Amino acid sequence: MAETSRPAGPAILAQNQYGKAENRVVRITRDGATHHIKDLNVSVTLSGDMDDVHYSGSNAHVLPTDTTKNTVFAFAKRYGIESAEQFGIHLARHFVTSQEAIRTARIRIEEYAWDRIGAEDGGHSFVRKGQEVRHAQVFHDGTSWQVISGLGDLVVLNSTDSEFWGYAKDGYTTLPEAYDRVLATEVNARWRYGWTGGGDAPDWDASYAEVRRHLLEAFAGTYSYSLQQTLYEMGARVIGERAEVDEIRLSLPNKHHFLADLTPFGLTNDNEVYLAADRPYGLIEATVLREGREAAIPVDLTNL
Ligand SMILES: O=c1[nH]c(=O)c2[nH]c(=O)[nH]c2[nH]1
Repeated sequence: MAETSRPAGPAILAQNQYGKAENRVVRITRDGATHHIKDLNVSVTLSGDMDDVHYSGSNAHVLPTDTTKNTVFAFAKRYGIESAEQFGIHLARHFVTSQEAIRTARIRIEEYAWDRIGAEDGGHSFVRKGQEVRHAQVFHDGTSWQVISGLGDLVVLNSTDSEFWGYAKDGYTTLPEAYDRVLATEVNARWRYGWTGGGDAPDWDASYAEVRRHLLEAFAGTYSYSLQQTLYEMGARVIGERAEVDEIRLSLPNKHHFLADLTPFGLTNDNEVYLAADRPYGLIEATVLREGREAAIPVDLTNL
């Protein structure tokens, strides 16, 4: 690290990073009359030899955040957007290798999917999918890579095959035991690849599709005695079926469906009418790890 101009006094600059957050880039690829769309929200975070800018205001090492924004748009043209992960790898490599002062780059990407509206209109009309947001985070330090992919906002519901009973009780417990309840959640998942740069990188799009499928199938196929148990089954399915994934973290809000009390109206309610409560919600979170590997996905997924 270069000699710095730290002012006198007890204060020392600690962790610092900078970049341009939430670059909304839409790339249209025109294949004759059939167009393709990639819609990303890209955040760039850089760190390195940045003491001077904080201590003295010397900007000599600072690649402007405006430049990082421009790079995102220029790379969308120059290299296209094959997958969120591949785009993140291009960007991270560029920042770390082209600027001596920049030692690490973290590229976070959210991807929004679009469906075609018919085909008779020439393939240029789209409707945004109301489904999940895809996530990718690429971290590069000049030597190795860490890629974490994920999905959020994927709402799922089982209308049976869920029970919750036998739990600890104290003087404040009022929850009735449930032997046939609705189990609903919004899947927020992040999974980390074992790939750190050597050999062939995974096929990011195929891997995403398969992890998503296993998560949904495990949710649907698990006879559940708690959302915790369902969570573990979902994570374990991915670790068991996808060799390229070393770790998966799941954050599952329990979207409670309470049986509506219809007795004031002289009506029975045999598991038919529910009040879908939006808050408060139980929040069940855990990491499922491949045996022998170290956990590296942050506990709090909200900023990932
Ligand atoms: O699946 C559940 N897990 C809990 O920990 C819990 N707590 C609760 O009130 N309902 C539920 N449901």
